[in-house]
Amino acid sequence: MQQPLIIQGGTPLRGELRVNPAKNAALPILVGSLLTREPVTLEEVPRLRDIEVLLELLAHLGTRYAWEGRTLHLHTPEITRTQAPYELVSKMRASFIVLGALLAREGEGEVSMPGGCAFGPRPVDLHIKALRDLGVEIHEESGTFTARRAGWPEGEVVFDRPTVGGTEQVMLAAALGPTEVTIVNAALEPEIVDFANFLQMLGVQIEGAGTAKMTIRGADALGGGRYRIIPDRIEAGTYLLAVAATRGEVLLEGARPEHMDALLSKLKNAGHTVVTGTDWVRLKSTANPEPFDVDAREYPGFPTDLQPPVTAYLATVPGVSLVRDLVYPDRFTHVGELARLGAELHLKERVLAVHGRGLTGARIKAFDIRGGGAMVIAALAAEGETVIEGMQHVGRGYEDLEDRLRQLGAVVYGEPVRLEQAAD
Ligand SMILES: CC(=O)N[C@H]1[C@@H](OP(=O)(O)OP(=O)(O)OC[C@H]2O[C@@H](n3ccc(=O)[nH]c3=O)[C@H](O)[C@@H]2O)O[C@H](CO)[C@@H](O)[C@@H]1O
Ligand SMILES: C=C(OP(=O)(O)O)C(=O)O
Repeated sequence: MQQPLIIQGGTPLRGELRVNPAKNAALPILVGSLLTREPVTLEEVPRLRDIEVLLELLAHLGTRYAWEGRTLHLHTPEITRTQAPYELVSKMRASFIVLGALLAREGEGEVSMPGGCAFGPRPVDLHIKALRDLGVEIHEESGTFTARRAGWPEGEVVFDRPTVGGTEQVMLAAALGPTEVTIVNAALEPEIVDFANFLQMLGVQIEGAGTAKMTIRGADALGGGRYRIIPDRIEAGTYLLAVAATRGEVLLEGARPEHMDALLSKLKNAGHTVVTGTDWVRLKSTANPEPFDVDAREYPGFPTDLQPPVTAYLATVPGVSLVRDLVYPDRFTHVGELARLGAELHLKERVLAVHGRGLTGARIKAFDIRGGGAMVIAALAAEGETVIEGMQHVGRGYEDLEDRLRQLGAVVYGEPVRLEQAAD
């Protein structure tokens, strides 16, 4: 059991912080390293539980890896197994995309239904339909998908809705071979563009990454190389919201403000001072921010992964704010817990009305990564002591959370989140 985190709230956060590399870009890039026999080196990889779990799965499939500080060396000269077992895949949703890489490199793969944050239904039907549209044969039995391709994936995939994981799955499946695959209604997230840049470094030809229509031309064999992952816009956004919730001030270094337009414009409109440079963001909070409404959507809309954190922030802002999540309409596991801190929240027909006010400390629980981010933000803003349980979820996505909060002047007690303790 992970030790709870204890936060003595009510202190404005102030200081400087360097943004970590993006978990959700690192995960597909790690899987992408399966496509090549050549060594791949990734710089500045976040030391997170999700990364460790994925490395365990890659090692099971034949990857040899070594850490050198935060640099990660990966090498898969041979794929030694094409089955991704339930024990490893069930811990994290992103692991499901190893199927695309196994299909590309070995022509077959067997992968269990994935796990991940449990905030409502998260089917994989779009992944399966897309691979079938490209000519892959897939059978499902007892929660396991067995896939095989006769020729190389070829043709067009039209997604009913943009899906980050589905787009990555197809990019992986299409990366090898003499054929061409076009994705229509592809996901536009910066993590997809970063993944495409990584695949291009290996030798895959990709056009249109970051637009709704992407074409992937496979290569006969891919090379290796050294790659640096983009900064984590979700981590950066969580810290900005924590600072704004405590009415503090921060300089985020190593950020990419152009990936954060939706959040930054909300914060500016609320009355906070936001100044940006090419690789930094400075936030100076106003003492009396205005409430605002949020509709979480696909990129470049407001990110669903910042919906729980922004809800926690809005709970500290007097007035009424309406929050909807159009990507995951049931992503509201944090609502009951925020109420324990005195927040007034009404959820009706998937619209959350947040009546902001001063919060007070209580015992609360994190149920998933970003719900945990929300708990931390609310606790930092609340007067008195808050005890947060379920910190193992938070360790999946926020590296060195306690130290980073302390760096900003937060009063935080409890053991650091230890990798080996964190689990779903
Ligand atoms: C590891 C990672 O990068 N996780 C992110 C990724 O998750 P993930 O890749 O799982 O999310 P998707 O973009 O696929 O999901 C978007 C929507 O499509 C639906 N859908 C998706 C696939 C499918 O086969 N069928 C289907 O119905 C989902 O239920 C959801 O409503 O993008 C989400 C949306 O930005 C983020 O919240 C997650 O943090
Ligand atoms: C939901 C997330 O991750 P996953 O898709 O792996 O559950 C997340 O990073 O917020």
